Amino acid sequence: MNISTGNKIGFLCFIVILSMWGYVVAHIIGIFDLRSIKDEKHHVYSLNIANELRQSSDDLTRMARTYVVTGNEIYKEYYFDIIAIRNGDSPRPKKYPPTYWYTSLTPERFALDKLDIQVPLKNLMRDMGFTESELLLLQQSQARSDNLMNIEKQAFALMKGSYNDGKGTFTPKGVPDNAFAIKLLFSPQYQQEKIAIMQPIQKFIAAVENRLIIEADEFQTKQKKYLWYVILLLVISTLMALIITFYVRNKIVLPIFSLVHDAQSIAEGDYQARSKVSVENEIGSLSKNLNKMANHIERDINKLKQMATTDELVGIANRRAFMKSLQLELERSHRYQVPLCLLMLDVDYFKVFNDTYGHSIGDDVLKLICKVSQLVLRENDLMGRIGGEEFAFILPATNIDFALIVAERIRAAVDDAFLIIDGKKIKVTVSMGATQLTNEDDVGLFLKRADMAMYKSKDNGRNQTHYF
Ligand SMILES: Nc1nc2c(ncn2[C@@H]2O[C@H](COP(=O)(O)OP(=O)(O)OP(=O)(O)O)[C@@H](O)[C@H]2O)c(=O)[nH]1
Repeated sequence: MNISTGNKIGFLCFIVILSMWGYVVAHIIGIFDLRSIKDEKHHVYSLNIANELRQSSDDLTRMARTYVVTGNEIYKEYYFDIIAIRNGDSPRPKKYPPTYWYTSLTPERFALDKLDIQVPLKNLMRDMGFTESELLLLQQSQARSDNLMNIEKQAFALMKGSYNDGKGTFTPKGVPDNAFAIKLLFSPQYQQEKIAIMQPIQKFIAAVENRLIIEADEFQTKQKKYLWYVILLLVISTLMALIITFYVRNKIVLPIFSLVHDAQSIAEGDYQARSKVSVENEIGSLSKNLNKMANHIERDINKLKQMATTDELVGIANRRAFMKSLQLELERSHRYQVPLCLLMLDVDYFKVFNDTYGHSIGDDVLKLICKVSQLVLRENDLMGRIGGEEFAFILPATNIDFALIVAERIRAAVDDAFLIIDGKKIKVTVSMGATQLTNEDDVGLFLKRADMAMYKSKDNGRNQTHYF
């Protein structure tokens, strides 16, 4: 996989991770919401259960009083049903809200709604997480409720003509006394006992409500705190991801792309191309080394180019380079119709010289000829070594008259120059030939005429200049 693809995949991963984070946050918020809905339900249910205790006490009074007033046995049944349900001796109706006994007074409905569970109300309360102190209040109410039930049972006994025998059992001893039963259940003492039951229940409900409010507040505070943690974490991780992305892009990906481009330019032969990547890491040192390598290549190529065009011994244009330049100048001269002259130089009796002084001194003489000749030339003139001891000169924009002057100057300069060997002056002379380009010339003809002019000088006794 290349870096470009990796970069795209990395960006995609970043988006996916960010989306996952978003999902997690949304999920956490959802959990909190669910939790708060659950807590809300729990709170409502707890209050319902607490209210049930108060309501059941009220319902008992209502059933007991209705019974003694109407004499209808059903109300006595309901009375004991309420006690049985509250104590867990009888299954709870499916829907048992505090107002149950107001709305479900038909036996059929009651039977249908029954659930197959028998749980005492106080157990339900314990399960709902009521505290010990709250449950103590209920116990207190329960104990007082029992007292009230004794009065109610006494009233029920009066309805049947039974009286408490003092041992807790009621035995029929006389005629039913409905009036006294009613009086008993509406007496100030009954009222007092009733109030005594309600007081701890009121306290209990207030305590539960208070506790639930505190719990809800605490939960909300905790919820906010965790939400902030999650948001903070999300922001930090997003920032980190952005910083990492920025770093990877600027310090790794873009420099690599630039390096690939620069290396490609060098590979395609642009040896002057250089990398401008300057990051402080391995890619930076790769860039430096690429530039070093390009420097070496450029230097070696230039050296090779120079070697290919320069004569090794005397350091001027070699035959190939000279011929190339001559062709170009010839074409230019033909195109623009400007004069062009060619000079030919050949060392006189050089074989004898070599034989006399040795090849190495012969080489020095060739160098000396180059040196003194070049002093005579103009900037646009070109001197090349076209044979062992044979040199040629291109004189652009020059007619034959001036070319002869230049040739003569070269000849004279060589004639004046000398080497000192073993304290003795030694020198050579040269024969010069000159010619001007004609419209019919090609390189071959042009060279041949210059050669012929030079041989004319040789034939005439050497160390002189002729033209053709
Ligand atoms: N030292 C040295 N001698 C060279 C070099 N190239 C050619 N020569 C010598 O130049 C000499 C040329 O000799 P010839 O062609 O016979 O001509 P010449 O002796 O100069 O006689 P003319 O040209 O007739 O005056 C030969 O002895 C070559 O060895 C070189 O690079 N260095």
